[in-house]
Amino acid sequence: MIKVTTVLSPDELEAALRSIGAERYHNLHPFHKMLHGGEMNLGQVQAWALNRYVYQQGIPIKDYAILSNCEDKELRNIWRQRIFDHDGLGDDIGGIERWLRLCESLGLDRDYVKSMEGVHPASKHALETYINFCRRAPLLIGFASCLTELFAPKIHKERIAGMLENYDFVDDSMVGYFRERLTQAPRDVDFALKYVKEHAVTIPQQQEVIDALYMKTGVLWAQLDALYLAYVSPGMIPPGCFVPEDHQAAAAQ
Ligand SMILES: O=C(O)c1cc(C(=O)O)c2c(n1)C(=O)C(=O)c1cc(C(=O)O)[nH]c1-2
Repeated sequence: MIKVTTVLSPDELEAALRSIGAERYHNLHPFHKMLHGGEMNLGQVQAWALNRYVYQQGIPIKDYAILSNCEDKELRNIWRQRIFDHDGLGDDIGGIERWLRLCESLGLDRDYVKSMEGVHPASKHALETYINFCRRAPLLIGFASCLTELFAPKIHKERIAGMLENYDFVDDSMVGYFRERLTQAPRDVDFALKYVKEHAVTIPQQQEVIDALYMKTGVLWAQLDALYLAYVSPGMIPPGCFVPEDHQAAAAQ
């Protein structure tokens, strides 16, 4: 793990953050490699979409938590766009609705998805870790925790191409969520990275920024570990969680 021993220049700090992504971002997880490579069946893709809904619906809550630590009106006005991107505003239905439509297109019942009844406990715990971290962290560190988004456009491109090419049950309308993120994430991350590079100027601040990114890559990785154990191998689905066989009939209709 990176230990900051002398103050890093802004570009050195960025390089350190990027190196964490290169080593730990969840595009490297075997679950994603299978998902994008066409190695999953419908039930496994459903399990992923259902569980990932937990993260989606919690992102605005996390951003409100960050804003509750923000005393600067100008910064709040910039950051709140992220909330609108997910919750929707005016004509834009928002990312959460786009995700629900993806789940429905995969044959899942909207109300079942929204209830989050069938999700793996690890999905909920991972999200809670992220939200609670942002609730308590100083603003700079809360901002830094979103910086996994530096690496997200690459995974979204891989996912759009991989899922369209490899699954006959996925069509263009279903990858709308990821297409939107291709422009939203770089805009978000440009702002957050610039802010972090300007404001993390001491050794402790830089270390906390780096540790926030370690925390976040762990949050993302842990969710996929749980899904892998439940839905790939050895098939250890926790009691009460989504069982693909129970949902195939709806998908076939
Ligand atoms: O599909 C993905 O792999 C992925 C990863 C991440 C991420 O790196 O946290 C986000 C998203 N997608 C995403 O769609 C999204 O809106 C988002 C917001 C945030 C955040 O931390 O504020 N991360 C992510």
